[in-house]
Amino acid sequence: MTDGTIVERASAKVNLSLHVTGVRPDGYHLLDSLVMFTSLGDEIHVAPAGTLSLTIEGPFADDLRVDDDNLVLRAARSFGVPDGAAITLHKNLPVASGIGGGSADAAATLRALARLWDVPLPNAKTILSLGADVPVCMTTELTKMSGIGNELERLGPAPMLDIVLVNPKIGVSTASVFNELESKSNTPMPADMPDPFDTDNWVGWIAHQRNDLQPPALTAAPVIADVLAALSAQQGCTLARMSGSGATCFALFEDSDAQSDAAKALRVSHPEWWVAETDEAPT
Ligand SMILES: C[C@](O)(CO)[C@H](O)COP(=O)(O)OP(=O)(O)OC[C@H]1O[C@@H](n2ccc(N)nc2=O)[C@H](O)[C@@H]1O
Ligand SMILES: Nc1ncnc2c1ncn2[C@@H]1O[C@H](COP(=O)(O)OP(=O)(O)OP(=O)(O)O)[C@@H](O)[C@H]1O
Repeated sequence: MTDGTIVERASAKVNLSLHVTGVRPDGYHLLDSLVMFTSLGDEIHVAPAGTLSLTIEGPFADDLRVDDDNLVLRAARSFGVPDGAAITLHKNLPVASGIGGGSADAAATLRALARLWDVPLPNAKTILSLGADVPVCMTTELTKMSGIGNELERLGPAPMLDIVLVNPKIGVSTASVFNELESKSNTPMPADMPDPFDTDNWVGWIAHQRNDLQPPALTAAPVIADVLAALSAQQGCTLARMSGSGATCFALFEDSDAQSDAAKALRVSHPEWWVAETDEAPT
């Protein structure tokens, strides 16, 4: 932009699988997760200014306050250099919904301010301190994520996928869902993954994986079962699963016609839900 404004996309994160394989003495859980990003997301705009400020706009702006805990301001302060910027967050993603909106906002803020201020990104430890999902959100590549979210194997661009996201407009607390998980030590994903560009095989492989947080999230918010049933019942749905700690669920479709028919049908049958059609984010 000519006025010096820098724009960074904060793509929604989808945990295609999420295996919880252990728990650390500090209570953080060890994960084995295949993560992708969608072209749908929030947007961060940063413009030169004398002081740091944040304005929130967009469909979910009313669900967030501009306070010191906002992940965008925490990310800005994490550079440690007192500098100014007028930041605008366009909040298109539901809040506390398992698709990493806050984490993606923090990551996009870091990228945008590093460009605006012409400074390096904060170090890996600082990025992780903003949230376990912030490191993975630093790029939009398909990623195998392990550790507590800090060990990342970047796998390149995600294959082309026709996705529908549904959130029943219920926020779920990540900490409580982890706390309610019965078994903390579950099997990891198999080491060998088929070629992601062999889509049929790949989707079949993902269908054999799990989201271990789905059962405790279903207990906390039983409506998630209705979302999964409604998605699975759509023609051409090849996989329906919850993302992250919920409550957003994703479904993959055979083609874009099936995807758009499903989204239309769900908007009619459940006008109270948030329903979004999307695909893989560009890298
Ligand atoms: C469930 C996932 O969305 C999967 O991608 C993430 O692991 C959650 O990442 P996040 O929302 O950035 O999580 P944080 O804000 O760091 O942590 C929120 C709470 O979730 C729990 N938490 C989070 C990550 C992790 N590996 N183990 C945990 O037990 C902790 O109780 C923590 O207090
Ligand atoms: N910019 C922000 N956007 C969204 N949530 C924020 C933001 N700043 C702070 N938060 C707080 O962070 C918490 C988690 O929000 P977020 O939308 O990232 O959840 P999530 O999608 O469940 O994340 P994850 O999938 O990483 O667990 C909420 O309680 C919210 O109030």
